[in-house]
Amino acid sequence: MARGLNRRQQRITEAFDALCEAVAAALGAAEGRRDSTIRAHAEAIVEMWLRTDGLDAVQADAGMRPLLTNPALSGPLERVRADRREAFAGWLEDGPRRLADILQEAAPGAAGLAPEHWLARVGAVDGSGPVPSLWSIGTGRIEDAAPVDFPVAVPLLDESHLQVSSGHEGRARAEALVEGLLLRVMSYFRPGIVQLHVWDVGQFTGALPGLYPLTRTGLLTVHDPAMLPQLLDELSDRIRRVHTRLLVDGHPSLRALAESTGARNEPWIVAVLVGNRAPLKDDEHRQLQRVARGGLACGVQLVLLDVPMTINAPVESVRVDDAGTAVSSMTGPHVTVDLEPPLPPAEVTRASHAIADAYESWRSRIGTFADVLPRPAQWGKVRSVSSLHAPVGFADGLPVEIALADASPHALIGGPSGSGKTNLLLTMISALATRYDPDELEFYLLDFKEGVSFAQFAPGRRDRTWLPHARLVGVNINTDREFGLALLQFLADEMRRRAEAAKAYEVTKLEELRAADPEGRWPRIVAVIDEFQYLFAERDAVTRAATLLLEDVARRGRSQGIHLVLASQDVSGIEAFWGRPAIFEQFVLRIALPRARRVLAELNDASLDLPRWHAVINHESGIKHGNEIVRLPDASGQGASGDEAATSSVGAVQRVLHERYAEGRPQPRLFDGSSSPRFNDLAAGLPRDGVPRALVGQNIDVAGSAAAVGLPDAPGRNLGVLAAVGREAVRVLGAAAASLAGQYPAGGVDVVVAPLVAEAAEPAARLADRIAATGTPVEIVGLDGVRARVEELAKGVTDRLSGPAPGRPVVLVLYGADAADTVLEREGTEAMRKLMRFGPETGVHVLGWWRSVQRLRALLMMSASVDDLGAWVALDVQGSEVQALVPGMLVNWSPRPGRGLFFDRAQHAAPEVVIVPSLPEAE
Ligand SMILES: Nc1ncnc2c1ncn2[C@@H]1O[C@H](COP(=O)(O)OP(=O)(O)OP(=O)(O)O)[C@@H](O)[C@H]1O
Repeated sequence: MARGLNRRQQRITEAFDALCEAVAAALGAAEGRRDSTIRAHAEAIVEMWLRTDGLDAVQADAGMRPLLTNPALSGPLERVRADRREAFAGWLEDGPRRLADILQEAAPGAAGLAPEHWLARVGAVDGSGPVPSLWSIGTGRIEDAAPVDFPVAVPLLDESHLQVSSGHEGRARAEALVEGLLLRVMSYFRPGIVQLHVWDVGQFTGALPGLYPLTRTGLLTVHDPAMLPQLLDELSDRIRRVHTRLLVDGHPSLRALAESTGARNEPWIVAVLVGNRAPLKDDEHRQLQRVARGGLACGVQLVLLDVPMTINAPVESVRVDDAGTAVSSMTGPHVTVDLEPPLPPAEVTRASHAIADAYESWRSRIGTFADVLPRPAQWGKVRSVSSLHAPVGFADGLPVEIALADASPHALIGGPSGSGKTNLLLTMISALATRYDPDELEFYLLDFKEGVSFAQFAPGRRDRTWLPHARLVGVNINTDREFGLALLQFLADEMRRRAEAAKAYEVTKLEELRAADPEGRWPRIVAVIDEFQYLFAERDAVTRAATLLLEDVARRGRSQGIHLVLASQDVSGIEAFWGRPAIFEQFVLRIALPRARRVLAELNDASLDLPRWHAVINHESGIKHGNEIVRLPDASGQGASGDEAATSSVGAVQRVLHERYAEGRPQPRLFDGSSSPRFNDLAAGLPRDGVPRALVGQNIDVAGSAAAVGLPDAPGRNLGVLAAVGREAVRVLGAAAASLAGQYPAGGVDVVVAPLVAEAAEPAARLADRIAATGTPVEIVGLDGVRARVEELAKGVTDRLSGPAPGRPVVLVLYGADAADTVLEREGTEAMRKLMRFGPETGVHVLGWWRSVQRLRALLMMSASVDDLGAWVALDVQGSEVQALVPGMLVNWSPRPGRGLFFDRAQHAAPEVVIVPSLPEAE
């Protein structure tokens, strides 16, 4: 039994053993298959990664990199590499060559060449370019591809910001990359065209020590680690200033502006921010983002090194790995960039010194008058649609512009006598006139002081040329404040005319009017008034009227393209005097010459320590942060010679402009307060409308029109000249009689000339000769015959009054009429009164000079009245005396040489100042 059991047991055991073996065999086989499946799966996954992420990405990823050296994965790796080789092979054939060609063109000179070609040589390219669009950083290669490399470059300046990041080991290479790039930029352009700012979070001394020599001249500013907000403020200010001052014509960027004007005067600012891979504080981050967004259009370029942030503006990135190679956004992940070897530190320092030295000598070179003018090909090329701008001085060797635009429509210039104010005005006029043609810009130039600085812009005896942009030149205005008033009135009228024209096109501004009426001529107007404080010198009607007009023009001129430039030795006191600070507020552009007071804002005393021939230009109503300190060139052209002399002075510029534009354009009107207007010119300007007129002088207006009294056959049409002394009285009376007689046909009027005082004998005789020469009979009557002649004329008037119509015209010219009092007696005086009262309506007019208002007043009573003298001109008599002739009207008049107060009931609401003409016989 037991034996039988054992055998069975043994069989069972054997059977199980066999089973176990079979199971073991089966399991062994399964395990083998699983291993190979896992291997295949792993290979497939890796191949998928390699194909999805790319070999380079895997290579760059520290976690993945071991895969590439795992022999078990050589299969997929080899397959991917083979495919990649094949894919790149086509590109490698001509891709690198094409890149090299592009770079050669886009990165000229120091932007692209190897350092030995430019290091320590100073660049000469100015802001007008050519501006490289790419800057070399190294060579690229494609891993495992054929050993072909190609140049790699990044865009900078106007194009794109640059963000460089590095690992711990790669930081030194990253800094060397930034240093090399900056040195390329600094070596390409003329020193001063690019300015650097460096801020390093970690060190006081900042990164990029090789560039330190540049700090000596301000080309490089190193910012304290704690002062990032200040740097960002500075950059933001700059962006704002570019927008409000330069990009006012609708140009989107400085680059676009430079393309249209052919010049770029604003330097590029490159701000290098060196971080420690930690994010910036929130507010700094936000402000930096704003700078990044607005910067490129305004020439502000950011280079960020290990400052992590997203930038909402064009930006290229370079990531430097620990091995010192890099990947750039320009070339993508498949290209490994071998960065240029760091420049030898000693060479960098030497180059920086060379640049700083060159900059120093450039800066100390005096910006000449010729340097504020555009290049010859650019003369007259700029349009004034929405603004005017032109440089007037230099800061650090670069021209600094003033802008008359929406944001800064008017300018206030201050500087004590001798500080160069006139010189600055002449420079400004020349710089503007050479940029804009006379259809784009017109000048109205007034000089209140005794100088004749603007006289050169009108044709003179020696120089017949004139400035084609000038419509009016007023010099020696001194006491003729009315002329300033007349200019303001003219501007106000022109402003209204423009507003009406705009309204007809359903627009409101000059800029829109020009677009709506492209054929129309709508130049911007610049009215310059030098020593304008004289206009407000007294508390009188002129000041009151001028204040109102100035306020109107200052406020509304902006939209009608009318700009005021007011200059003064001393503006202090004016503001208080006006009691209207709002007027000053419109004068956003302030220019203060050395020691100028109150031109800038109250706490801004920058003008006090200005050196000679410098100015503070401020487009921010004079507040401190708007200060720009410039050096002013000398507009007199002294010391210039050769080619330069052609454009080295205002006079030389005017001759070129005259030759170019004068033909077919009217000359500017010259108002010279120190000279008398010519009788013949004035008489020729009298209207010919059948009404006989007696010329008494020239109105103080922009047109320089003739002042005359109409003498139709109507009551009261007599003229009185009131003057104690005869010198000017005979000129007014002579002009009146000669012009009046000249308007009748020869022999068509009887003229009776009565010189009743000795000093009048000669002028009366000359007047008689002059009139007689035109064929008109003239009778001369002396003191002895005057009574009889007056009575005879009075009798004639009585006869005419009963007749059907006025008779033959008669003009009685009395020199020293009051002298007749002694001889007229009662009858004669009555006859005289009759002549005055009833003569005019019958064609008999009296033109008389009375030496005393009292005597005249005594004549105009009883059977005559003051109304019988319809018009008078008062010369050397006080307003209070004349008052008697116009009861109820306040006459404000202090006599001044060569001027008269003219009142004609028929045309004036109040008396007006006229200029006494020269003697007709003197011409
Ligand atoms: N930027 C300059 N460089 C060299 N010389 C200058 C400069 N500006 C002015 N001058 C000279 O200084 C003198 C005075 O200049 P300017 O007549 O312009 O001064 P001003 O302030 O208008 O004086 P004033 O009101 O007394 O006429 C002139 O001889 C002028 O040539």
